[in-house]
Amino acid sequence: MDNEQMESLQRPTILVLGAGAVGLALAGRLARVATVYAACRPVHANAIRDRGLLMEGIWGNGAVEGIIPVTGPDEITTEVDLVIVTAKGTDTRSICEEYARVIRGLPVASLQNGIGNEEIIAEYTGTVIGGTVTTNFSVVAPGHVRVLSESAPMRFGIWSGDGAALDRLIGIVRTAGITVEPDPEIRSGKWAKALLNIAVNPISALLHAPVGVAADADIRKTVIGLVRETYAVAAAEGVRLPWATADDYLEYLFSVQVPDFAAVYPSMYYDLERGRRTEIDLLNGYIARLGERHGIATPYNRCIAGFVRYAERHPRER
Ligand SMILES: NC(=O)C1=CN([C@@H]2O[C@H](COP(=O)(O)OP(=O)(O)OC[C@H]3O[C@@H](n4cnc5c(N)ncnc54)[C@H](OP(=O)(O)O)[C@@H]3O)[C@@H](O)[C@H]2O)C=CC1
Ligand SMILES: CC(C)(CO)C(=O)C(=O)O
Repeated sequence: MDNEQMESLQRPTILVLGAGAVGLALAGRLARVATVYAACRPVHANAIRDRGLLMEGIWGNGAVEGIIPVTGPDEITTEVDLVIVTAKGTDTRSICEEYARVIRGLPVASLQNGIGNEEIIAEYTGTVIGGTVTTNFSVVAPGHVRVLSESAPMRFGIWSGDGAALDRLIGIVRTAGITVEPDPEIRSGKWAKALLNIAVNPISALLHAPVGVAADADIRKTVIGLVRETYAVAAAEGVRLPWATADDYLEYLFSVQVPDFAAVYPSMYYDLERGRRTEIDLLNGYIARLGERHGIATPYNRCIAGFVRYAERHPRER
C-alpha cells in the first residue's frame, strides 16, 4: 500500500448538513484534514464547483479547493464517518428527513444556536453530539464566506450514545486548526450560548444595527430584562448555567461578549434582511413558552419574539 492509499484510509469523511455561513466556513477549514461533503443549496454548489470556496477573515483568506458540494443524498457516493448539522434550527427536521438514510447510525453533531435541535437529531440517529460556536460568520456571495470576531472556543459534548465519536470529532476539528474543547455539560453549554443569542440577536436584527447596540443606554435595560427572565426560566427547568446569577452573566456579556462582537451583525440580522424565517422560536419565543408553562412572567422575551415574528411576516422593501 503506498502513502497516498494509507492517507486516504486515515482521512475521515465528514458531511456538513445545511452549509451556509457557518457550514461553508467549517467545510473550508475541515477540507485541510478530511474529505468534506457540504450539503448546500445549488447556488453555493455551482459557485464552489466553478472556483472553489472563497474564504476571508480570521479563519483564512483565499480559495479552498477539494470540498464536494452536494444538493441531495444521492450525490454522496462514499461512506461518511461523521455528520455536522449547520442548518438553521427551523430546518433541522426537514434536512434530517432528506438525508435520513445517510445519517442513520452515524454520529451527528449540531453546531446550531437555540434549544431543541439535538432532540430532533436524536430521532434520526443514536449518537448525538451537542456543539457551540461563538464566532461570527456571514455569506458574502454564493460560495463566499467571511469569518470575523471569535469570543470562545468551539465546544462539543456528548448528548447521547458513543463517547468515542466525540473524541474523534474534537481531534479532527483541532487538527484543522480550529480552537475547540470538550464540554462535559453540553446541555448547560447550549443554554449558555443561547443566552448570548437571546440577548443580542433579535435586538440587532430589529434595529438593523451591529451587536454593539446592546450596550446603548436606551437598549441596555431591555437586554437586562431578557437575560433575567431567561435565568428564571432556566432555574425552573433545572438548568445550571455557568454563571451563578443573571447579573454575573450580564457582567460577562457587557464586558466581553458585546465588545467582542460590537462591530458585526448576528445571524438573525441576515435572516430578516434576506426575508427568511428566523430562529426566534428556539430562542426568545422558547423562553416565553417555557415561562408560561412554569408560571413565570416573561414580558421582555414575549414582546421581542412578537416583534421578530411581525418582521418575518413584513419583509422590508429593499
Ligand atoms: N452566522 C453566525 O455567525 C453563527 C450562526 N450560528 C448558528 O449556526 C446555524 C447556521 O447559521 P448560518 O450558517 O448563519 O445560517 P445560513 O442560513 O447562512 O446557513 C444555513 C444554510 O442551510 C441551507 N439549507 C437549509 N436546508 C437545506 C437543505 N435541505 N439542503 C441544503 N441546504 C439547506 C440554507 O439554505 P436556505 O437559506 O436557502 O434555506 C442555508 O444556506 C444557526 O443555528 C445559527 O444560529 C452559530 C454561531 C454563529
Ligand atoms: C455569536 C453570534 C452573535 C455571532 O455572530 C451568533 O451566535 C449569531 O450570530 O447567531
